[in-house]
Amino acid sequence: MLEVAIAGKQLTNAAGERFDVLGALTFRLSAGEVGAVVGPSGCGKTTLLRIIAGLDRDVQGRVALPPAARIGMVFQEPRLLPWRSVEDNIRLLAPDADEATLAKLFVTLELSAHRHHFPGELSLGLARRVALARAFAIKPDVLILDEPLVSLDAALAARLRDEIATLVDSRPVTTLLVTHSIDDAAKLADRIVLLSERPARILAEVPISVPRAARSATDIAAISAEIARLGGGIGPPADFAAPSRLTAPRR
Ligand SMILES: Nc1ncnc2c1ncn2[C@@H]1O[C@H](COP(=O)(O)OP(=O)(O)OP(=O)(O)O)[C@@H](O)[C@H]1O
Repeated sequence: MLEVAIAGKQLTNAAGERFDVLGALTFRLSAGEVGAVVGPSGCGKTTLLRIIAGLDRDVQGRVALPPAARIGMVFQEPRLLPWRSVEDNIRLLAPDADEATLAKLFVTLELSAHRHHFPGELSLGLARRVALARAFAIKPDVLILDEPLVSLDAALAARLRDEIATLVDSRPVTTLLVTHSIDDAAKLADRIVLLSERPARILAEVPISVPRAARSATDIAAISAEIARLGGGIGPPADFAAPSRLTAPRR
């Protein structure tokens, strides 16, 4: 469904010097799979998402998506039109969405009371939800989420994480989310792609065998510890040395 085969990507800094932001990166997601790209701050995660979304084509390599795949993207900043209501922000991008679909999205994302509010009246958490509703309203084949839970307090992040899980389980959508939180990846993803420091390359690709809805706190702690171990110290202490029944590292 989504196949990424990047050989490298350079950017130019303010001094006009070219630098490598991505190294060689190859991974694929099957239809309906949720992938999480985890890596240290500044390693090139957003750059990778922009390439996958087709917003940056100056790259060596290729990204393959099904022809005419509809892509929904949620950026770190919600990017709503300030002069439009919540509902209009969504309808503008998804004019074909019927009332039942919108109403269901509003309920899942706890937005029903905010339909007629304007972006300036919303907290960051609510604005993120609107951006997510907008991306989902177009019935995307591929959903791309850049740090959907960053800068939210723990309780809000947990609620939004559950809502994202509900959404991606409600209809099949191949999803790629970027996060620097191993814990979020362990809770949401079917497959975790662990990146190195810049220039990003893949340190490990870890499919998770326990279905999202069936993961216990112990499972999540074990997955997180395994990822931390493979990442050489990113995230929580790596005290999980034995091979896991939960994960099957490919490299
Ligand atoms: N348009 C640009 N021009 C020059 N440098 C850039 C540009 N965009 C990003 N960079 C730099 O490239 C590197 C990778 O940026 P990117 O935003 O992809 O990383 P990231 O992993 O998403 O970071 P974070 O986790 O902090 O959001 C950073 O050092 C960043 O400063």
